[in-house]
Amino acid sequence: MTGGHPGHLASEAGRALALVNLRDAETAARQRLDPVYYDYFAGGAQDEVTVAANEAAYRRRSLLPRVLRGCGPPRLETTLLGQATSMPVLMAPTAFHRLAWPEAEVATARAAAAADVVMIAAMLSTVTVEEIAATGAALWFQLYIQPDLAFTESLVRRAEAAGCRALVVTVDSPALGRNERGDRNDFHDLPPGVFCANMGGAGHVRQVVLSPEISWSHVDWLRGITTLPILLKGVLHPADARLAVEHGVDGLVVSNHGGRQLDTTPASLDRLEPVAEAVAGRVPLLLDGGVRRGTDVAKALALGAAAVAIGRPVLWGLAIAGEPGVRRVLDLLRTELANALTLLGVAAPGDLTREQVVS
Ligand SMILES: Cc1cc2nc3c(=O)[nH]c(=O)nc-3n(C[C@H](O)[C@H](O)[C@H](O)COP(=O)(O)O)c2cc1C
Ligand SMILES: CCCCC(=O)C(=O)O
Repeated sequence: MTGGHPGHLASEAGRALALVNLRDAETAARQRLDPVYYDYFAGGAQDEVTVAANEAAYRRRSLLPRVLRGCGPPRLETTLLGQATSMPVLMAPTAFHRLAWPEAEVATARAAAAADVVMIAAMLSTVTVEEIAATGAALWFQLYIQPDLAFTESLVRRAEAAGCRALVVTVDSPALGRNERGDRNDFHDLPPGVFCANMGGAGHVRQVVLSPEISWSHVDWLRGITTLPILLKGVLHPADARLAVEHGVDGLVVSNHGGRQLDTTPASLDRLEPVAEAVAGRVPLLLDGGVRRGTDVAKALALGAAAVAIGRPVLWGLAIAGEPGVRRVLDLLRTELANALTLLGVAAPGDLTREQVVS
């Protein structure tokens, strides 16, 4: 071998290439980030039981390969709610990317565009949805329904006008989860110059309201004002999944918010099958929480997810090297997923079957 290990390169590209897997990305990001922001990104609610459970659920399950099927290289392309994507992996919405990298969500979106994956742009982004959309990335827009419905509608109109192709309504947040790392670090406000860009206007930045008053009537209201597909993010109970379908929702994200809302909720992977049974194929299911490996993606797909989303790994890539860092995270997961499918003996994500996951 000649030349240095890419990790010896100081450049962003070198730092990105030095990552071997998504777990490395967290280690490297931790070394670069302000510890207070690292804690904000990494942390979860209270004892972080659910944060740990999300990853543990993947470790608990085993994959059962089929042999001699002559499948050839797997094809990862997927269509979700009419949206073509290069693989069944989306970027979960995460707030405040400027805490990780100066170009913030614009860098993340450029990586999404380069990798041809959907970015679910957070309502609490630190650049506007219009600036994110200007990158050309395929976007869905994450919404916390605000009690001020006129303001909520104005956000929906902006997301529509910017070209977002779906609304992802976060429903697991009638209040903010209790993040004790933030309490210890006294991290309760964004630093100067970082703000929720979509909440600005008329000379002031609005505070987001996570309201316990939000109900199914708000979903009905939203259904009535937009023709965009609506997904509910944060559904864990089969009865809520059934209600969602009855209320005209187009998809669900089975999620416990990466363990950041109600602590001791089950691992999201463990709720996939009950929710899939309730929904009975009527709407597609996405899953997020703890996806760190191609084998994790394969397990989620085999258990009924149409696709998964990743939250923290994108932030780690961003913190390490901006756009190339996020691209690297996506490339690594794509390579791992292709390798996993090949070893499982399937030609495409949709060919995975339930019995290929055993406990
Ligand atoms: C730093 C951070 C900020 C987040 N911000 C939001 C948000 O604004 N809206 C939302 O619906 N979910 C938010 N989430 C939750 C993610 O969308 C997703 O559910 C979770 O990160 C998935 O778990 P993972 O990080 O283990 O992949 C956030 C997660 C993190 C880690
Ligand atoms: C009001 C901040 C909400 C952002 C968020 O959803 C998270 O940090 O998990």
